[in-house]
Amino acid sequence: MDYAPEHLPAAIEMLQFCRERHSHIPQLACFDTAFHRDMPAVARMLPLPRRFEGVERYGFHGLSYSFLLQELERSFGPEAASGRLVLAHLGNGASLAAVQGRSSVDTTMSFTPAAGIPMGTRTGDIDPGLVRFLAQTEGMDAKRFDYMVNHESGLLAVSGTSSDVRDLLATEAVDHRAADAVNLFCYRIRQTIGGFAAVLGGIDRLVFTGGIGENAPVIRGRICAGLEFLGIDLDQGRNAQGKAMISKPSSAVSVHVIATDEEAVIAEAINAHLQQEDLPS
Ligand SMILES: Nc1ncnc2c1ncn2[C@@H]1O[C@H](COP(=O)(O)OP(=O)(O)O)[C@@H](O)[C@H]1O
Ligand SMILES: CC(=O)OP(=O)(O)O
Ligand SMILES: [Mg+2]
Repeated sequence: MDYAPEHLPAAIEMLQFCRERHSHIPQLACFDTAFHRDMPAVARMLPLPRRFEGVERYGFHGLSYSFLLQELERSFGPEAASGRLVLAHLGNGASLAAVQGRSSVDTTMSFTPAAGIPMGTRTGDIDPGLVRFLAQTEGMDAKRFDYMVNHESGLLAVSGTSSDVRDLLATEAVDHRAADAVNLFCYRIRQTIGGFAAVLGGIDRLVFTGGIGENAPVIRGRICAGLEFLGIDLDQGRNAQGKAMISKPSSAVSVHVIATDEEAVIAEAINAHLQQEDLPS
């Protein structure tokens, strides 16, 4: 529970609730972190004292990333799924993953989902020195700090009005704070794609998913603007229409939009498990 206070308590409460009422029904859990478990040691490491065992970078949105690999394979064949991929899951929670040979090589979320790029209400990566600064200037304790970085920050904080990209795009022309929020979001994602290109030694495919990634062509366009040097060349028309492939045929990097389905990945995993195991009845 200490490891994931934002997500685990509710999940564990549901497991307990079901066990109390339906003790005969077996329960299986699918972890959003599992996809990243083979990340190279250098990407998993946090530069903290060695005594904090298990305090390392876990990464999240793994169910969504698994789905994207399945879809790439289904649409373009196994080589497509095993290439050098940058996957961008942009929803209320948002992260990117660098993937090669179907394995996660790096990802932006870390020990908790508050890390990485700025999100609807989460900060993403910030200066650790802020803990002391805010404790001294505001008397902010750990619990309050955690609440702020998860629920009061990100696009909501920068815009001062909304965590929803639809609202920000609707008001950015007349509200410079909404424009700031959108700019920061796109900037930090573009910066991450550049970093992941360095990690992967180039990119073969870039995939957008999640509520923002699937539905906001303007955001996809702004993220990709300036990434032509990596071989990313968007077809503005296809992007505006929300086609499945939004890069030009001549683009060295294929850019895709895929609607994710984390529930389908969970259902398939459970089904595969049920076929294999003779679970207690
Ligand atoms: N048409 C749209 N244009 C821009 N942003 C959108 C659009 N539709 C949804 N979004 C964004 O997607 C977010 C929800 O993403 P989603 O992946 O559904 O959320 P969650 O992470 O909670 O599963 C919304 O908060 C909003 O910012
Ligand atoms: C992993 C995670 O925090 O996901 P989300 O915020 O998208 O629910
Ligand atoms: Mg979602």
